[in-house]
Amino acid sequence: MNTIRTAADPWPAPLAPGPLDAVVDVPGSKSLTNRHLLLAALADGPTEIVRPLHSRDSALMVGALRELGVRVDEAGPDLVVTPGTLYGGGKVDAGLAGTVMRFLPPLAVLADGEVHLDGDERARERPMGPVVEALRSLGARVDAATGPGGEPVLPLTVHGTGGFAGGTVEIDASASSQFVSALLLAAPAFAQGVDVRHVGATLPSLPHIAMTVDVLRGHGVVVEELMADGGALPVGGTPTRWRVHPGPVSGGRVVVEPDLSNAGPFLAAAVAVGGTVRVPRWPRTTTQAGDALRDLLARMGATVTRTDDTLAVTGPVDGRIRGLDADLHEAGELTPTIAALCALAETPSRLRGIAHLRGHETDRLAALVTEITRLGGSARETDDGLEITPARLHGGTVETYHDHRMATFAAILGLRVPGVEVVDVSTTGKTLPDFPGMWGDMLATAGAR
Ligand SMILES: O=C(O)C1=C[C@@H](OP(=O)(O)O)[C@@H](O)[C@H](O)C1
Ligand SMILES: C=C(OP(=O)(O)O)C(=O)O
Repeated sequence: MNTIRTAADPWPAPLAPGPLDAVVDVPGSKSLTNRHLLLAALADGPTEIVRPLHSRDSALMVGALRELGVRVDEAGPDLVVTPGTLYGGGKVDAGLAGTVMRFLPPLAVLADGEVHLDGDERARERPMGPVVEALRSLGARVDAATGPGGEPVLPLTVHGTGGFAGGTVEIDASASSQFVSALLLAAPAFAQGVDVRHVGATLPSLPHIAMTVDVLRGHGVVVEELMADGGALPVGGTPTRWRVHPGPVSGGRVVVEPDLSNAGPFLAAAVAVGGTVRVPRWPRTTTQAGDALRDLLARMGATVTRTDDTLAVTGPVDGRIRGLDADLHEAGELTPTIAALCALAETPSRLRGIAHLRGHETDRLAALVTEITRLGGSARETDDGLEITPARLHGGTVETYHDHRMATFAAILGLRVPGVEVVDVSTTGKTLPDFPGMWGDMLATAGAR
């Protein structure tokens, strides 16, 4: 594992002294790492996970699996997971990880006893109800605390019985795609698999569900992506129903792609201050939502090129960032990065389709408006997103609300705005330990120390 350099609190975000010329090696994808870890726990043999993410969210997933009795060994930077009986009696800490709080309950129904699940204070407010309701409707016993609207929230106890029938279930996943992914991931171990139909008005983060399907198939599981009525999906169609067949999950060796969403702040830095940032091992094809950065940054005036396996982003030659009108429904986790560039842009921006960000690590729409405004910018919330208009920014101390992406948002602004300080930059450790160190290394290529 890397040595993490400590940072001051608040952290003075460094100004960029000039155009960048950096290569940034981005650690593994959070979403892929935690999916492979979970499936490895259900596999019919050991799984070697190569280049996984090592961060708070992945450590929480490793901790959760160990709590259920799964063996997870470190092999240098890689992980080896040896599956076995899933034991009850454990207490799982989900921290603030959506992937742990949502993905664990459907696994815990397979344990041979009670599994208790809790997380950070904010985790108790994040939407959780549909996963619990779905498991209950399939016959699981889950005792959960009750949220302000009567919905189930953390903390909760899953009463595992050592096996689970699964079956057909409807779910409203308009608040998070992770509700669907959660049910699909554990389903190969359910006696009947699962048939999940989304019944809500909208469905965010479809690439993340596609990722779940892809990872399941990569482990040898049969998954069908279907129309709501169970019919076959036409080419290019959007699934709203998924069927996972029961069957063995294969182990073996899996290689984790770099986290493309976490590449975002570094690529955005080139757009903010000019020069070029390169990210090696950018996959040719991927289900990661972060791949949308190629298009979004180009629309904001960047030049985006690919040589062999490296993606390069070069900032606009005239230094002028174009505002953006975009629906980020599929790639909501990119919003803080894109919003930072919008706040530096020369023309107005509108980011749409992201009402569900109110249930992320913090209410990201409120947080972005508050923090852009704090720095003299102009932003307002809409029903389903943000409007950001050009304004001259000044320094200030940016709150981060335990949200890794609010910290990287502030760092991007600090490249161009003198006097930006970031509260609790260590919160980036949720998915990107040593962010300040990596940021400093990138800036060193522009002459900064
Ligand atoms: O399944 C996953 O790995 C994720 C799904 C998305 O969640 P939402 O659909 O709740 O936005 C995404 O924003 C999150 O960062 C990771
Ligand atoms: C929404 C995010 O995380 P989580 O997996 O905790 O939902 C995120 O990383 O932007």
